[in-house]
Amino acid sequence: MSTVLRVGVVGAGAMGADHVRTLTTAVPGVAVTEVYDRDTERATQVAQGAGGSVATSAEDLIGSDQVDAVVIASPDSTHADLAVACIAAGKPALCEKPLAVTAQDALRVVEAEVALGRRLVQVGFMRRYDPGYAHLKATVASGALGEVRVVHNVHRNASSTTSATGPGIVTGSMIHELDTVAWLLDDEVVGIRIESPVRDGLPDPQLATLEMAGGALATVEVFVNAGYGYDVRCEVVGTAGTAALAPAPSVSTRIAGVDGVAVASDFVAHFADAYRIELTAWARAASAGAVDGPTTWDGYRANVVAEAGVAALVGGARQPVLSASRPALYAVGAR
Ligand SMILES: NC(=O)c1ccc[n+]([C@@H]2O[C@H](COP(=O)([O-])OP(=O)(O)OC[C@H]3O[C@@H](n4cnc5c(N)ncnc54)[C@H](O)[C@@H]3O)[C@@H](O)[C@H]2O)c1
Ligand SMILES: O[C@H]1[C@H](O)[C@@H](O)[C@H](O)[C@@H](O)[C@H]1O
Repeated sequence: MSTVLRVGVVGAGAMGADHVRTLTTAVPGVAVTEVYDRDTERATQVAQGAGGSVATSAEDLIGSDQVDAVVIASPDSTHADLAVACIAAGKPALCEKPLAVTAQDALRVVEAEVALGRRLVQVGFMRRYDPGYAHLKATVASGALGEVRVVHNVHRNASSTTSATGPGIVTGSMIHELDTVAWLLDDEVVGIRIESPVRDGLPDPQLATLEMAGGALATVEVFVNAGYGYDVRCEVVGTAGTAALAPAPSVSTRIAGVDGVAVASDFVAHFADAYRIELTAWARAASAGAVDGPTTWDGYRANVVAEAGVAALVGGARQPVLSASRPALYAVGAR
C-alpha cells in the first residue's frame, strides 16, 4: 500500500460527491483516485474535481491496483454485493448505511468477514461520530442521568428522493435511529411498533416505539417530507435527569423584527462534522489495512430491526425482534 491512501468511490450522487469533497479537502493522507457512477457524466464531474479518473464498473474499481480502499455510496440495494466484493478483494471499505436492504443480505456480508477472519467493512452510521451524539453517549455512560427510561428521537428531512416508499423510509431513514438508540444505551431492540397516517399513498411521517432489552422505551418520529428543513433531535430521559442534543451551533440573527437561527437544509449541511470525523477515522484505520468503526454486525442488527419495523408498519401490530449471538470477530473493537 502506498503512503497516501488511494480511495475509490462508488456512487457520485449527493452523498458520494460530498464524501469525495470531504476526503479531498479535509482528510489528511488521502487521494481519490477512481470514481464510478452508473451516470458517467456525474462520475466524470466528481472524478475531475478530485483529480481522479472514471472507472468503467464498480467491480473494476474494487479490483483496481490504483485503489487501496473503497467508499460505497451507491443506492441501498447495491451495498451488500459491493461490500462482499470488497471483502473478496481484501480492501477496507466504508459502506454507506444501510448495510443491505434485507437482514439476509446483511448477514451475507457478516458471513464473508467471518469466513475471512478479519473485519474490512465499516458501516456509515456517522451519527456515532457526531460531536453532539458522542457527548450524549458519554453523558449516558457516566450514569449522571440515573437509569435511562425513555429516548425521544425526531428525524426530519425537507424532502427525500431516496426514501420514497413506506418500507424505504424505515430501511433508509429510520435505520439511523435503530442503530443510534442501541449504541447510545448499549442495549438491543427487542420489539417495534410503527404507526403512520398515509397521505397520497406514502406512510410519512412514521411514529415508532422501540422496546429495549433493558426495559427502556424509545420513540422515533421520522418525517422525510417535512418541508421546512433538516432536523434531528434526541433526548434521553433517566431517573436522575435528562440530556438532549442542543441545536447545532450557529449564528443567531435578528433581522426584520425576527430573532432566529437557520435550520440546515439537508444531511450534508447538518452532519458535516460527523462525516469529516467519520471519514478521517476510517481513512486512518484503512491506511493500516483495517477498520474500527460501526461493524457489519451493527449493520446486520439494524437491518433485523428494520425488517421487523417494515412488518409492523404493514401489519399494524407490534413485532418482536429476535436476538442472535454475536460472532467473536465483533466482540471487541467496535465503536
Ligand atoms: N449517512 C448518511 O447520512 C447518508 C446520507 C445520504 C445518503 N446516504 C446513503 O448514501 C447512498 C447514496 O445516497 P444519495 O443520497 O447520494 O443518493 P443519490 O440518488 O443522490 O445518488 C446515488 C448515485 O448512485 C448512482 N447509481 C445508481 N445505481 C448505481 C449503481 N448500480 N452503481 C453505481 N452507482 C449507481 C446514481 O447515478 C447516483 O449518482 C444511499 O445508500 C443512502 O442511503 C447516507
Ligand atoms: O439516505 C438519507 C440519509 O441517511 C440521511 O441521513 C437521512 O436523514 C435521510 O432520511 C436518508 O434518506
